[in-house]
Amino acid sequence: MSKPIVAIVGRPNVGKSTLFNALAGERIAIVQDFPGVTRDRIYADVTWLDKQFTMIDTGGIEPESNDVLLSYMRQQAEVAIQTADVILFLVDVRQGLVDNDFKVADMLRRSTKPIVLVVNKVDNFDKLMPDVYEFYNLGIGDPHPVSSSSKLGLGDMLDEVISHFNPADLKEEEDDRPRIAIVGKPNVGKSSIINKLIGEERVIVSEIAGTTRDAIDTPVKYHGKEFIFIDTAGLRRKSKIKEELERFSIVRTVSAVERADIVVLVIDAKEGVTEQDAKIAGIAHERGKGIIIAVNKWDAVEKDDKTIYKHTNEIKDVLSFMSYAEMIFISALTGQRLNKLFDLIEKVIQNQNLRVATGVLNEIMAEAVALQQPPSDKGRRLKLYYITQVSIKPPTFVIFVNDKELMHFSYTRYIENKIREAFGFSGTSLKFFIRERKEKE
Ligand SMILES: Nc1nc2c(ncn2[C@@H]2O[C@H](COP(=O)(O)OP(=O)(O)OP(=O)(O)O)[C@@H](O)[C@H]2O)c(=O)[nH]1
Ligand SMILES: Nc1nc2c(ncn2[C@@H]2O[C@H](COP(=O)(O)OP(=O)(O)OP(=O)(O)O)[C@@H](O)[C@H]2O)c(=O)[nH]1
Repeated sequence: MSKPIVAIVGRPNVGKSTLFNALAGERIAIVQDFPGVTRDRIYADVTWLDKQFTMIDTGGIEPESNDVLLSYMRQQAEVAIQTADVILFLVDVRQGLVDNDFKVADMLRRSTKPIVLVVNKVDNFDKLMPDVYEFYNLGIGDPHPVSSSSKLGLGDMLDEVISHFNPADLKEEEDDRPRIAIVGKPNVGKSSIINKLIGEERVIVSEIAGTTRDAIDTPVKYHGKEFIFIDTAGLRRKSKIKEELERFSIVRTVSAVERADIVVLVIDAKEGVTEQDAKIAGIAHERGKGIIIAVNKWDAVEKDDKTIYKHTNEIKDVLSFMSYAEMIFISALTGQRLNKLFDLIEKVIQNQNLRVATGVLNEIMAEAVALQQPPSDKGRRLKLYYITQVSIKPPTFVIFVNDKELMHFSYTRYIENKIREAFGFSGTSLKFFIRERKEKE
């Protein structure tokens, strides 16, 4: 299911991080050893009333000069316009209206995205409201006063934000064509892959601008079936600052991954797998999307009979938190194995939608328990009563036990492995929820 995306835009020091943290709350890590995109606080899940959305903080650095600042602000706004459903433009009542605010407002106004103007640091509504009215001059609607540090006004602001979620956007979900996001570091060959897919099949329909977003989605037909490819390429040329570039590309990745069923993570065979690849992979993993690792530029690697194993092992090592991922070695240049990519996509889609009958699951669990005794602590042994699959995309299971504390991560892993031994589920993560049930008399 694709959730709406709300992007925060604003000058340095207006309080973006503070607002972000106030809304995001504390996040509990459910998966061990995986790389920390969330620790950077670039994105977070927010629930308000019955609505859920993904919030993205587009800003992060503090440019030294005003010139650099303005170009940074422009890029921030551009990325927000491209990726968000609603843009939250944050300004600072203490600094008042500044020239750059007008410039950013001009840019935002030209997009069709709804904009919520939020005036931060209004720590005292009675005293500071006259200063808030000044922001009407931006010409982008009513300013909403908040104090992020004292958590004032956030409810009214959130009401305004969710009022812009458009029911028509749900149309994207009715569209049953599989959506595939091609993600990866700059220069790994994302555009080349999409171009080759289009050229090879010669049935390009046309590049259609997404109706709900300005991102470009490309339909590609293979064996009579249509797939939608979501591109995240093309940021490199515009940014000079490394951390800025990385932040923006993560923002775009989050938005593409959110909208996708399957994520193809492209890795450059010449470079090998890197920390940044692991970060990007972590986003797809956390979102429970189907995952295919495509090692591109395979033509440019000198090979002997061990090369492919060496690469495979290296990748499995760095991306150990997603050992379930499918892997394929391709060349966008020669087209090698690109057809196979479609077969893999089909396979992963099937696995994401696979449902296992409760009876079968309980047989597997009983057998697993018989083979390896569950852990115990202080004389009390873990008992597993019952397992059932509650949903798909990703396949999600609930296990009922006598005592949650006793169900160690490693034993859940063990059960997961047994389920995978029986059903594969390659390319998709599996989620497990552990519930306690009173011990039977
Ligand atoms: N008085 C007051 N101060 C605030 C409020 N929100 C944030 N601040 C302060 O403003 C300063 C900047 O806040 P940040 O959240 O780091 O600002 P930012 O926009 O994320 O800044 P960058 O990371 O540089 O983009 C900090 O000293 C905060 O404590 C508020 O509601 N009231
Ligand atoms: N040898 C070889 N070169 C490739 C292959 N695929 C892409 N390249 C080259 O790698 C470079 C980057 O390719 P792009 O498709 O622009 O990469 P990208 O990931 O879209 O890059 P960004 O737009 O920066 O995100 C280009 O010079 C391509 O010609 C491949 O399979 N083999």
